[in-house]
Amino acid sequence: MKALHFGAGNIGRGFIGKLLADAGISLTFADVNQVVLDALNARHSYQVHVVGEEKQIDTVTGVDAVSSIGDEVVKLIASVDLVTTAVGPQILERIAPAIAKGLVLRKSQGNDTPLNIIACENMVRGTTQLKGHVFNALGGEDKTWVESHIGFVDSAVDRIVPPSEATNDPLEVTVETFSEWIVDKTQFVGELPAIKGMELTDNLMAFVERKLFTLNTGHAITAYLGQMAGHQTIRDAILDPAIRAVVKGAMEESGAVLIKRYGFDAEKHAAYIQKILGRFENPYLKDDVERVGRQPLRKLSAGDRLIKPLLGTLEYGLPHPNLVKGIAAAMHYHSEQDSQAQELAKLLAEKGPRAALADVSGLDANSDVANDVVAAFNA
Ligand SMILES: NC(=O)c1ccc[n+]([C@@H]2O[C@H](COP(=O)([O-])OP(=O)(O)OC[C@H]3O[C@@H](n4cnc5c(N)ncnc54)[C@H](O)[C@@H]3O)[C@@H](O)[C@H]2O)c1
Ligand SMILES: O=P(O)(O)OC[C@@H](O)[C@@H](O)[C@H](O)[C@H](O)CO
Repeated sequence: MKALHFGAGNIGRGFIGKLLADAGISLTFADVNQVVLDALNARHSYQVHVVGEEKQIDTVTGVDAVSSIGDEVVKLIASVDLVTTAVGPQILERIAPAIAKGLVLRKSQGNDTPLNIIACENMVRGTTQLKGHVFNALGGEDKTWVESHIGFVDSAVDRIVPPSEATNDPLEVTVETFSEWIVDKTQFVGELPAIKGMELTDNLMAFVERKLFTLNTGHAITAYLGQMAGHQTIRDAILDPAIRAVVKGAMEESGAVLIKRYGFDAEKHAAYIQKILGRFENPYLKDDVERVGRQPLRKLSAGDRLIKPLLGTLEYGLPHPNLVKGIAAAMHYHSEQDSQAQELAKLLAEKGPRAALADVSGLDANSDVANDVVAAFNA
């Protein structure tokens, strides 16, 4: 089996790529970072440091790399059996034209073998969104062929992978022991693949929302409150009792929505939250609040980890004071490196918090909940 993975970054090298290579799949990474591409093609291997109570160093071997811009990647799409991505939600639209070209070439070469495409991004049904971008670049007849030959499979992906601290190696990556990759088995074409570490489900939405609206909700709020309190890392922030109380409270508020919506067992969900708090505390990972808080406009958008749970609490008439504090803290996020943080600051300066909040989140500027967020922001 041959696979192409877009994005040789932290989660690409540290989780999805490793898992595919470990399964004996012939793997090529596609990326735009020339340093990483050159290093992969020179060594065809890299180290993954798995850190937690037990530690181990794994070596991933036999991997190649191509630029995601150009003909090589298009040819690969025409021939591989699996395409995965971990590039970031905003990049899916950029890689879609190459995927579309590759699919057209695949059709013209008469390659009718099944191909499945799985986006492994922190978003709800990311592959379905990628499919939309790919279809925008396809003509009518090609769309019909793609519908019957290509599987666009949504997934939920969970493993905390901060940038490596290794200064002399662009490929080394440090990951936590925990990992979870769950895919929607109803969306595959051809035989279901048996890849160790890839779990199949017919109830994906429950898993996607459980992960994004628990771990990522708590992670983001830890980052935003952590930055406001002057902490550099997620561990330092979550060990701050005042921050921990809000983060735990926000995950519980979001959890109450999930329990109503999906019928999760309340005790098991409480244990899930407890485990996540422990993962944030991992003493062997150095995860900066700036990484976890990155792209605040994305994180404050209507379908993402802060606003969607809040909307859920409104739908079911549930309390949400901690989510409100987290959203207000997100609006204070600042970063020199992050263009979305700059844009948010500009919006706040130009329009004030009420209109800026309404713009980025879609919340009604005059609603009670917007009043609460603005009051928390000003406080
Ligand atoms: N790091 C984590 O803990 C983690 C965990 C679960 C999910 N995710 C998700 O995985 C995705 C990637 O996150 P990450 O932390 O690995 O980020 P990252 O920045 O480490 O990696 C992204 C990679 O994509 C590459 N890239 C950018 N534009 C590209 C293009 N046009 N074509 C091909 N490659 C391109 C970058 O060069 C980089 O190597 C995000 O959606 C993130 O939410 C991350
Ligand atoms: O990748 P983002 O920017 O959507 O979110 C930042 C972190 O919360 C995220 O990368 C987590 O580390 C990851 O989702 C853990 O599975």
